Amino acid sequence: MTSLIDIDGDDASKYRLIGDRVLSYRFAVPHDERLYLGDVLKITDNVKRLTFFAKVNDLVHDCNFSDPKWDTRPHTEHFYGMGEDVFILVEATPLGYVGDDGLFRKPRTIPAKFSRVERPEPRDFEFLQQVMGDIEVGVMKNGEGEFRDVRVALHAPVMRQHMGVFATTGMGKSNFMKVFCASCMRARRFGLLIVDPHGEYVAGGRSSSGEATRGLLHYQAGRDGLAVFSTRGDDFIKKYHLNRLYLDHDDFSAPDLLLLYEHSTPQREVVEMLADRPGSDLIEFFLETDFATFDAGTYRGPHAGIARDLKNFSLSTLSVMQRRIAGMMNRNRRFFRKQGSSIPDILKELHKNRVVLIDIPGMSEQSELFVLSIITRKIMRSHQEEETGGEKEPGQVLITIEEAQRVLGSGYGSTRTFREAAMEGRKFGVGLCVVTQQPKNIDARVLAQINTFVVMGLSDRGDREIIAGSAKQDLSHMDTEIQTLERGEAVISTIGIPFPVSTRIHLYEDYIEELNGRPAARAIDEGLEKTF
Ligand SMILES: Nc1ncnc2c1ncn2[C@@H]1O[C@H](COP(=O)(O)OP(=O)(O)OP(=O)(O)O)[C@@H](O)[C@H]1O
Repeated sequence: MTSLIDIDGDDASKYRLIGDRVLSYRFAVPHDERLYLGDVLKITDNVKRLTFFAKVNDLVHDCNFSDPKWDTRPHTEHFYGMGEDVFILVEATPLGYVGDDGLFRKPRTIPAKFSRVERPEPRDFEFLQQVMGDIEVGVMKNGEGEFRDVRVALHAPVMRQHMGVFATTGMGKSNFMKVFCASCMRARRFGLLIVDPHGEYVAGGRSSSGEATRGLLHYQAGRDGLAVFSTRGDDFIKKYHLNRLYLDHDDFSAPDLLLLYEHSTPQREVVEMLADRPGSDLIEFFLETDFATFDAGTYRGPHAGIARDLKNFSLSTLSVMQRRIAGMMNRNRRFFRKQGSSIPDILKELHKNRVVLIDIPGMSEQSELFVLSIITRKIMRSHQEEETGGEKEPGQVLITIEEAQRVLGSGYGSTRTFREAAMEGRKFGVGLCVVTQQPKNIDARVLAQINTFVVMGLSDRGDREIIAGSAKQDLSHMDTEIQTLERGEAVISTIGIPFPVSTRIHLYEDYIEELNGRPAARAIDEGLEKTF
């Protein structure tokens, strides 16, 4: 046991490393020292001239006495001095080390015995700026505090390998998403699609705790990085120079119905049979045919092909399909029309690396999924075609799926579009931003495709275990920290940043105020054609 009294005579550090493993350090600190889980400490190895960093993951009272019951015996303080022999044993996980060249490396060696352990200064983390990306989301957290100058930023090129945002309700997920959107608007490195059925993202609203919040339009300096397609009234659309959202009959495809209704086996077969028929033909056929008297053999209408496809189905099955199509049209009549779709403009905006916000306030969950499914399919098709066309690298697009367990759960055949995007999207530059409170209800094969994990407080042990098992970096030693995360705090594990970083996510309102005073990350191309 090393002396806790500072042996060098300067009292900056009373800690010395006594640990014995490459992947786990131990050291002793005075029994009344204030250290917190998640604190990052610096270990200076003067022998090898390396500076190591490690994060506290456990604190245990310990002593040098041979009597294991010394602290429960009566009058123990009388007989045992509480001096140097009683201490806290700190367990810490190494993050990596920096050598004379200033480069950060993974922990593949061990610091010399009794290396000096101390609290780092913000300047000790300058090396971290080398490994950060360009999509800023917060600052590095350190136990109870934070390093305000150490910004945590994700890498744009990694986004096509899917991102997961895992948060129990009220932990700050909406705030995180807005901060992420603002940074995407600023960096303009890929297109980001987000469908908002609550109408909160565009101009703000109320947070889950009832406070007024700001929206993406309030980030005025980044306005050129945003395109909004909305179903609101004309006044709102004109006032904020938004685009009106329209989808047309040809955007619709029969499998979209699977998302909206439970289907029996014959109904599902009808959908599969009609999967490749143009939406406008299907709608016309179903709305204009009388299924009380329909007979495929005598049908003389304009859609003989569809009639032939349906010849073996019962009239009652077809009547149900007819009612469903009519219901779908009725529900979405504010934006769903015969001809004229916003999809080409939406794709164009995404390929100009803008954040595309689909603002459909007051719409049902079915409408939200209908819109999201159509746009996702169109993005996938357009990227697949560009890829096979081979000329130029297709743009990179990230599609946000909120409450993703609805469409990426295990065991449903109804969500082919999203599943395909999750499994094959990265080949075509399409990534998913999977947002959920229930990671254990997401298909494990989808989780395995995710390379960026933003974990914001998960109280359920099963959820934490699933995340720890799917993340590419080892999160098991951070379980206690993840359990104790507070609102607005996250553990982020991503490619490019060499260890999982505990992050205090910016508060959106403060962040955009700062950004509104900061210059844009890239010059905005003056000559670009503008939709608004
Ligand atoms: N990074 C942060 N810093 C400070 N406060 C935050 C932060 N993130 C969220 N909050 C506060 O926490 C509250 C809840 O945040 P938010 O609405 O983002 O939660 P949520 O997880 O999206 O909730 P829900 O799932 O119910 O929609 C808000 O009042 C917000 O001001």
